[in-house]
Amino acid sequence: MIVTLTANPSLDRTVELPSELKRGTVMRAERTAQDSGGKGVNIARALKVSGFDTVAVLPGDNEDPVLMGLKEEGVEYTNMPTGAAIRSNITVVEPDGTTTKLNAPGEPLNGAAQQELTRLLIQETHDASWLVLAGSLPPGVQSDYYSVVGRAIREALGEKAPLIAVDTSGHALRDAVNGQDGMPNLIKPNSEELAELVGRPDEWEELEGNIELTARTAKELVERGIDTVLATLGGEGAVLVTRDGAWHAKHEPVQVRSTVGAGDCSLAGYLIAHEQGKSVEECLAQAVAHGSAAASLAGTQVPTLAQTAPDKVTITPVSL
Ligand SMILES: O=P(O)(O)OC[C@@]1(O)O[C@H](CO)[C@@H](O)[C@@H]1O
Repeated sequence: MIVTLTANPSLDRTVELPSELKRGTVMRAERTAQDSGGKGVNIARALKVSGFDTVAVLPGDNEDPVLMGLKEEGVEYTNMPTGAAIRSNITVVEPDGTTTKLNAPGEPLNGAAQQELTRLLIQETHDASWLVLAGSLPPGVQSDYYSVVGRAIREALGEKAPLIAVDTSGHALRDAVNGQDGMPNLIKPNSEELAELVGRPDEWEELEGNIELTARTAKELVERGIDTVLATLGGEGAVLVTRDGAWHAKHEPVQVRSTVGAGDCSLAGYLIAHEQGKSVEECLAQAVAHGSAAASLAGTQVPTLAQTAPDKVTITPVSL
């Protein structure tokens, strides 16, 4: 069973425009969609739609549209009522596929609320194989929150503690891997996040599309104690680095409709294959297959396992 924490969930509103976005004008949308979102929420949705046991832990009131959406999709969740509406994040999609995302900061969570979320997580992760800590942190939450949560879970559950995956960015990611409270087992950075994590933020453009350099950079993090680094590279696929080696995976080209949530689905794909006891190469192939399938769907839709094509993914070992 896989538990996800989304400290800052969102109602994802997608607006598809009939023509190029013209700033400063009123435009009429061709289509709109609304999905329950936030990175951990998307991962739980992707797991559930493929029949894997999951619980999404998140702040939000019972009647909030995000929770109603999860209920409709049959996704099990444990929510911490807040008395405030979950934020709305807007995605504007232009006909050529250009996607502009406007993310709100989210409702603040005070210290008591943060402690309550941690308590709920400890309660939910007793039988979990993985805990995924995902997305941005809302206002009022210290950037080391994921690190604090990870330590609390490991202290409370000891040997029964789940493996911990972290999928976030900026200071929250930096502090999750600073080592003081123990490392996550897996992280899923993009090129920019990877460059920031190794303290060379200006290198990110060099990393884009440079598979060997990406693998060598990810290896630095493995040497710091992270078991698995799954570096996602958009259309170029992903690089996976562990103590045992490094691999690159690339999917045959797909017609992209919305990349929102594609990274979350990549992580869900990896976890699905891991739950199935698959090899590291197969986990990577499923990650990339899931990410590509998600990108071919509109809005923040998640693919089923049957909609993914790991046989269309080419895996190549990378020598370090
Ligand atoms: O503001 P955050 O927490 O960094 O990201 C939130 C978000 O952009 O991430 C998901 C896609 O990965 C969306 O469902 C959601 O709107």
